[in-house]
Amino acid sequence: MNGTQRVDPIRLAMPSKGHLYEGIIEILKTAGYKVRRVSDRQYEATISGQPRFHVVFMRPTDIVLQVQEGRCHLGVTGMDVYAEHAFEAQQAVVVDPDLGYGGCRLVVAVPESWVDVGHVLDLVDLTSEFKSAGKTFRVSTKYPALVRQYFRKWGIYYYQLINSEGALELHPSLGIADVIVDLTSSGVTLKDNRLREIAGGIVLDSAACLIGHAPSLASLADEGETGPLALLLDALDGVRRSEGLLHLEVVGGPAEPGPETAAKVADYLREQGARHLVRGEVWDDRGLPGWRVTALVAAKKLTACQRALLGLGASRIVGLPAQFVFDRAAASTFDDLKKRLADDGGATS
Ligand SMILES: Nc1ncnc2c1ncn2[C@@H]1O[C@H](COP(=O)(O)OP(=O)(O)OP(=O)(O)O)[C@@H](O)[C@H]1O
Ligand SMILES: O=P(O)(O)OC[C@H]1O[C@H](OP(=O)(O)OP(=O)(O)O)[C@H](O)[C@@H]1O
Repeated sequence: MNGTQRVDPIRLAMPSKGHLYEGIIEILKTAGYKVRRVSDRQYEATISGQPRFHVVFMRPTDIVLQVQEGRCHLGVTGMDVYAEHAFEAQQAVVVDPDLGYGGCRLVVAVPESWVDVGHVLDLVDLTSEFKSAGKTFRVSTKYPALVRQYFRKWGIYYYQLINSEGALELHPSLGIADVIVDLTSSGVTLKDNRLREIAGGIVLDSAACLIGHAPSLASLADEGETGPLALLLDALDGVRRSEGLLHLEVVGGPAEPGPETAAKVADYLREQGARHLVRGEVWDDRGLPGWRVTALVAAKKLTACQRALLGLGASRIVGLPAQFVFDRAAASTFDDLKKRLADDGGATS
């Protein structure tokens, strides 16, 4: 495929279940892209009002491989999975490295009983000791490429990888491995299996990410700012920027000196971290003058602020959840992608 062929349908691959499933369905819905899936056994879906998009559900690893092959043009997967396969998937490029959910980290975990191993540098000595004693230091993981790269970085050379697909946390106690390199988020699974992370032991910080097939992205980018790729990425940017924010309206009546009170309210809101503050004069339905301040403010702050605002002279405070925030000064995922594609002829990541 070259950059001039129209991509139609646009195949968007998503995880069919697990940690990465619900988040993207929710984000797309908020962005105005409601995925219509008949059942959780149905591996294809449509998006309401978006006939060009065709959704397919797959395992996170397959998503990277199918985007690499160009059978899928866009894909949602974990950065951990993408990074593990990136060397064999050069046509699959990162469009958005962090969709704002699916956060976890790939870490080295050792048995709690290893009191002398607190830092990854301790493994340099330990692996050498194993070698001198004629023993093999075994590391269980689902991420062999990332682990090799990480151990090389720390100068750890004497170990054997045990590639495994699940329940790695059992491996040290069963004697299958000495340590594991696995995902964690809350840390509960490690703790419940008497394992612990070590300092310097983060191999990768991961989140759900959006990837795309570079030649298809180039073609979609050629459709411009009103094309389906730009509209999707702009909507995702707008949703992300609105997350946790309220559009706040604070109004006060004529009893208070308008401009001064509005200025005090705006100063107070700024101190509370509010952004995009705007203030002005308004008239109520009887034609009486008053003032109004609008702002974007963290939803979790409003309740704690409202008494102070009333104390400053506000007569009414309304907070509406923001669904989209677009801001001229903010970076645009579509513009950045277009630039990267132009800079390196599509071989971007
Ligand atoms: N504890 C976690 N918290 C948050 N995200 C996680 C967690 N564990 C895994 N993930 C993310 O979810 C992705 C998929 O993991 P999940 O366990 O949902 O599927 P899986 O069972 O590993 O997939 P597969 O079907 O390929 O075996 C991981 O690659 C990672 O990006
Ligand atoms: O730090 P925690 O919050 O306890 O999460 C860590 C666990 O989450 C993942 O497993 P998952 O639940 O996806 O099961 P899996 O073994 O089927 O991948 C990961 O492989 C860990 O086992």
